[in-house]
Amino acid sequence: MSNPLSYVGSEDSSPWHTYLSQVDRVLPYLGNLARWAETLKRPKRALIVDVPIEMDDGSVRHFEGFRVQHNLSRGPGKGGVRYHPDVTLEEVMALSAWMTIKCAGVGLPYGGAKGGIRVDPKTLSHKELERMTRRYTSEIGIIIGPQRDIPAPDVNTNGQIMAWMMDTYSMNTGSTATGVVTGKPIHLGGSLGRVKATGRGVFVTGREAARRIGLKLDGARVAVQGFGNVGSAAAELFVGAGAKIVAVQDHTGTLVNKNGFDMQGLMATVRRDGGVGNFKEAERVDNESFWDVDCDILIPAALEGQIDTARANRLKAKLVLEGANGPTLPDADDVMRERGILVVPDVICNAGGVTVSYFEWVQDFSSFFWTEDEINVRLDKIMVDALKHIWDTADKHKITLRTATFAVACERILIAREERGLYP
Ligand SMILES: NC(=O)C1=CN([C@@H]2O[C@H](COP(=O)(O)OP(=O)(O)OC[C@H]3O[C@@H](n4cnc5c(N)ncnc54)[C@H](OP(=O)(O)O)[C@@H]3O)[C@@H](O)[C@H]2O)C=CC1
Ligand SMILES: O=C(O)CCC(=O)C(=O)O
Repeated sequence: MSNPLSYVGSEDSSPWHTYLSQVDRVLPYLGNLARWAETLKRPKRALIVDVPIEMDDGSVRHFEGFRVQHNLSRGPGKGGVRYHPDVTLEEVMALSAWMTIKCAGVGLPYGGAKGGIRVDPKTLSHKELERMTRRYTSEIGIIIGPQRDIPAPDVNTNGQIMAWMMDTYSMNTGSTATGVVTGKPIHLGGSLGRVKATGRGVFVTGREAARRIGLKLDGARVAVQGFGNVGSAAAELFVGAGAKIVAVQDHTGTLVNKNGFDMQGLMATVRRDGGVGNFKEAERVDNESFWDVDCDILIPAALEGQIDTARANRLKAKLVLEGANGPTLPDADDVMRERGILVVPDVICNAGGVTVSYFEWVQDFSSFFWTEDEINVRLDKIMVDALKHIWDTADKHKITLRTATFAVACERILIAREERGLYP
């Protein structure tokens, strides 16, 4: 695969290389637009910031922060902010690029962006977390804004962090700018339904995919990796449709229960302990065994690069719903295709979050707020219509749903690029 950038490492399994390989796979389906393909292989703008804060004990610590705007051809940048000790520029570049594809794939008027801080937020006090968030927001304030680039929650960030970001940006610019971030608390211009929207989108695309392959949700066995915002919300909806959760995994352990977890009890444990590990009514197994669990549906909802070829060869699931961004390596995609496992890729499967973020942004501009029912009905329709178009494209070219999503999205992005022209 060709990588035109001098500042990118050579590790094949890195998220950026995964993304580049996904772009290479779509080029044969782009016709003349393929001459613009290089646009997709470079972020438009990448900002690295130093985030110094005073710790509670009086010492000073510096954190590395990033905000990358991958492509702005179709509108302002959009994408979450991640707090994680493994965050790197290259990872944020890949996450921002997947945002470009995702937003275009569901037809939202956005480009793609993403941000992150290399930090383990669990080691910070509440006040340190607030100071770090505010300093980071001030540092990236030169490129974000309601019409420029709109951050949102991702791994280890939430409504409180979005509230601090909104407040900091508003103080720095001198007027309340609710539209600068989405995923805010409800009384600060947040939208009903946003917290669970990504999990809901995973459920909606999963429901549609299951229907098409003749897999009944009633009684279906589901395994979920990552039991945070996305994984837990998706799990609850599948249980509501009659499915049973037979395995869950997070950093606190891997639990299996063939009869299905008691969701209320599991959720209570997660709220109390911050992880699934102490839940008693299940068998604890070693982490690697998660990939051997007998199940019909697998939902990776943690981090990138989880499904490699070895794991893809062991999976028992018929359907993989990518709640996480970038959970599957390109060679593993090929293995799953050969084995007849259907993958609903991240760039459509987890687009429910950004879709309701878009609703939030629209509601903030009009200062007119919708009911949760209106939001869920609109979300359902957008996801179902987008998946149908992608499915038709996959059938037409006999390609995977991932390459089909890239084909639909890249065509929209590159037409916009071409129509805008190159010169100011
Ligand atoms: N939030 C959103 O709206 C969206 C999120 N996504 C993607 O979904 C994924 C999850 O995000 P989100 O739910 O928001 O994040 P959260 O921080 O809420 O949850 C992440 C979950 O993943 C678990 N986890 C992290 N690393 C591992 C690992 N190596 N093995 C097993 N479990 C692990 C965490 O466990 P622990 O707490 O024990 O570390 C936690 O349960 C990410 O890929 C994110 O980019 C995609 C679209 C939108
Ligand atoms: O809600 C948003 O704007 C972005 C969510 C996100 O980061 C993602 O879809 O990966």
